[in-house]
Amino acid sequence: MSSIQFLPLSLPILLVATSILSIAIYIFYNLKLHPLSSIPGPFFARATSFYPIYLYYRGDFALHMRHLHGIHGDFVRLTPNHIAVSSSTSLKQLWTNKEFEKGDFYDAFTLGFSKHRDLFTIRQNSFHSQRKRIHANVWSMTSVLEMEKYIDEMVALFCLKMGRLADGNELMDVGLWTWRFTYDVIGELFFGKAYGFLEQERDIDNLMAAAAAVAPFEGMMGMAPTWLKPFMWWMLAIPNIARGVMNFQKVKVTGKKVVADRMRAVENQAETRTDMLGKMLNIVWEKGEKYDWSVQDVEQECFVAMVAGNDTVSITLTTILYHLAAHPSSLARLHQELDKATAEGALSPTITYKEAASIPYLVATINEGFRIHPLFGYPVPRVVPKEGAEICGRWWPGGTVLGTSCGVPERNKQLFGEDADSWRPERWLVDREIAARMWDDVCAFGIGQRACIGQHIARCQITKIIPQFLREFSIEKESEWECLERWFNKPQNVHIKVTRRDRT
Ligand code: HEM
Repeated sequence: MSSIQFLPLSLPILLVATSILSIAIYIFYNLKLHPLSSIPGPFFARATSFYPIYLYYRGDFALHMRHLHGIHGDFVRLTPNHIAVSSSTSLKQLWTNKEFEKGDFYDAFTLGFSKHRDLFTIRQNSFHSQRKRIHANVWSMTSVLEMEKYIDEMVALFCLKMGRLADGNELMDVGLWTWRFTYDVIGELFFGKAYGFLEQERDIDNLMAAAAAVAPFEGMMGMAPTWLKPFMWWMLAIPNIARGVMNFQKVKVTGKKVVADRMRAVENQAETRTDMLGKMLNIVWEKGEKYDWSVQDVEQECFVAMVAGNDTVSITLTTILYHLAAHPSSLARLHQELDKATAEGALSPTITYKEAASIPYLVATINEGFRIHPLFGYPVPRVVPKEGAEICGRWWPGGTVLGTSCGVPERNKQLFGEDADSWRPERWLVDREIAARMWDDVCAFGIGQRACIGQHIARCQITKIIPQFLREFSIEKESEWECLERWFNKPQNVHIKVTRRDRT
């Protein structure tokens, strides 16, 4: 009788007690018995797997990682099993050693168009190189320059719109306008035509809102501990995220239709565009069966380009324009070099990539833009192979997750000088070898096999639009920028004043 009364009362207490004890054992194990327990770090990071989520909410990964390395040294425990390594050598070792595969962070970004994953989310390096070989050629600079005219059209439209802002005395929302530009370029190259963001000056199909809603969900899902991920799908019930996902579904359907229309047009010999879409479809026709490369793979890579190729370029352009607007001496020097090159006939009315890439101060300015503001400061995970490995003079057991925050080596004072925290494009006007060594530490596009495959598309856009815009216009900073780093480190509400230049 007494045991029957005892049970219902004690069951909840027993459950609570067991939970508390399990959590205590888990924390004790992480702090004292875990093979990586000797690595320093904040208590919350050493004890639990939630520190990256906490940093996600803080929104300052790059800054915070610099702070943590300042306190704890080269190795910082970010979760019990994820170690941030600060040196640039580690960055190279992790990214170039084929034994180190991507961690489960990347699973959050899979799209599911094809039976194969896209390049960004494939985790096994051997399979990645097999898939990359199929279409790497179409992403080369030679191939991108065959499509330069499509980028030119968007640059011209962008400058036309800037003229409207200047004449109407309207401030330029830099993030918004560069976003419109990059989306339209992606439309031109991967979806047959510009979406019309620049032309219509509005958020077409709510794509911008959808991207803003979905990206943080993906980032947080990626950073969450592995065991928690299946429970995070509830986030899709949050109205803003749900709307974003639904909008993206519509965009997927439209994208698939564009690909189908293009195939029909080519079959009927009614299409002559040489763009990324056409180039990737050609591979399907020529050797799709041999390489297991299908129309679905093309749809998927085009969609990835839309996601990976937009915020990235827009953030970089915003960074460069903001810093030029905030540093009149840099802007004056750039104006001077552009005017001189134009007067000497080295820059055409529509500036080509090759012409722009030979203006040293422009190249220095772009490099400094990449350096001063990393795209993301989260130490993206690479997994130590099961037999273990040595990185930066230390042995790491198999399964350890290692990563280097790009925000750390980019501010290396030994390499970039005491003013590494300041904007100074002149630091790049040095001997080629030193500049190359410095560029290695910037790591804007990653290194090695898993480096950004879209980097030539990005470089081409950035290197063309900055001189074309600034040859005609001057810019002035209106207010200090703020950045919010929810996976991508996005400058917020950057407004600048645009005025026409008198070059006579
Ligand atoms: C300034 C602009 C850009 C920057 C700074 C940038 C940076 C990066 C970085 C750092 C990675 C490696 C990420 C990782 O391993 O976690 C990457 C990968 C990638 N990026 Fe970019 N990116 C830019 C523009 C673009 C553009 C324009 C496209 C496409 C049109 C693109 C497509 C990709 C793809 C497909 C990958 C995966 C490559 C692979 O694993 O083989 N990116 N990017």
